[in-house]
Amino acid sequence: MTGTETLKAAEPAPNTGAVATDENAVFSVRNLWKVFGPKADRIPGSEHASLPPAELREATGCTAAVRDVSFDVRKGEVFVVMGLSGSGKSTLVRCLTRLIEPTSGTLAIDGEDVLAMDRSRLRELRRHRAAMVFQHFGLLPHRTVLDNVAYGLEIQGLSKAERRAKAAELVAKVGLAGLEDRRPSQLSGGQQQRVGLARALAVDPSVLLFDEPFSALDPLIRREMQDEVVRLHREEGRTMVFITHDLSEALRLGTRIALMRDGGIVQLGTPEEIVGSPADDYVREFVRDVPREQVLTVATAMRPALAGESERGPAVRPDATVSEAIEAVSRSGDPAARVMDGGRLVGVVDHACLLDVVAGTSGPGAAATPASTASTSGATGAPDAPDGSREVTA
Ligand SMILES: Nc1ncnc2c1ncn2[C@@H]1O[C@H](COP(=O)(O)OP(=O)(O)OP(=O)(O)O)[C@@H](O)[C@H]1O
Repeated sequence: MTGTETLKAAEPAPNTGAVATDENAVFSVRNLWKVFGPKADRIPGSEHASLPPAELREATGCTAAVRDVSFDVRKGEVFVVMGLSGSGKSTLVRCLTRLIEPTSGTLAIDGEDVLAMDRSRLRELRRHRAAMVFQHFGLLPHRTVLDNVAYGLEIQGLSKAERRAKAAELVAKVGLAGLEDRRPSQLSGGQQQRVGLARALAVDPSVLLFDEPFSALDPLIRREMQDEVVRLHREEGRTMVFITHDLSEALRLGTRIALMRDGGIVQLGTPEEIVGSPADDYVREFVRDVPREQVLTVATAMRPALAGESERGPAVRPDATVSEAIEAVSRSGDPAARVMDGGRLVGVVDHACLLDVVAGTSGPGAAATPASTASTSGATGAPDAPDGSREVTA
């Protein structure tokens, strides 16, 4: 890399206080850095900024846990931050509410500059606007389930009766009705996590932040909790930021996924973009074992319909997965499925189209068209995700 490129990539945006944001963004993050170590604030923009982690540590004694990261979390999406251990996920998400103080860059929530907030505004941000659900549930051991959930409401000035009524509603919402009077020690790990979730929901935050909340749970319970998050998201459309190092969890939950490596975002895109169009060899290797047919949709696999093909075959929606279309074609015995968008025929998926996806011989993964990467689309580049329901309509 030339010196000019180094500087260009590393130069932090000046923090002017006025933060330019997309109006659909809950969080807007631009050129964010978090450097740990001596004289950390000298690293962004310096000649050391683009050094690989080991060399940076050697030269300066510093670790760039978050490295020039830019993105928006859009209203109503589940924004997953994924990466291996040490890639910077927790640091990045803690920077969003300044539980960790960023070294440089800009950061806004609903257009308000987070870096300019004073202590009381920050407290308000963490309590009401961006509630965090942790891996270690942080429940109060001597309080009942109901009181743990009501706890977040105490500071809101509601009467005791109002708090208990609202808490009971939330306990039921996360599937714990009947367990209101238990103490945390009398609950399983999954149940405790549900209490943590209900408590975070109690303050009706504009965004829920999850820090690897399910990694301590056994696989079955973990799956159940993921379903719970999907259900809550579908019912409430609440914005969520979700940290995980588990790719299958990221693919199940994410509207979009930011894949981190060494503090930077190597790709930001929908699950389909990440799996179908990996931005580089690192991402390709990361998603190598993902069953493509479970992630790619028929919209990317279809071809134009030929004469006569509009009459026969099961109908599938453009956002049905290839795997759902395979099942529909296989059940019907027809040679192809019709891809119908609101009653209109938009294409056809035949055996060859479907097998090509499974084999990885066509579709976006086979074409050399990298999806949006952090440098080009951190903020706005990736197209909107499908609507998420992915149902086969016939
Ligand atoms: N307080 C700290 N002081 C120095 N270095 C730190 C500190 N906190 C984190 N780091 C370093 O920053 C990098 C990113 O750490 P971070 O915890 O954000 O990663 P992560 O992706 O969340 O990892 P994990 O999945 O293991 O929790 C790591 O190299 C870590 O050692």
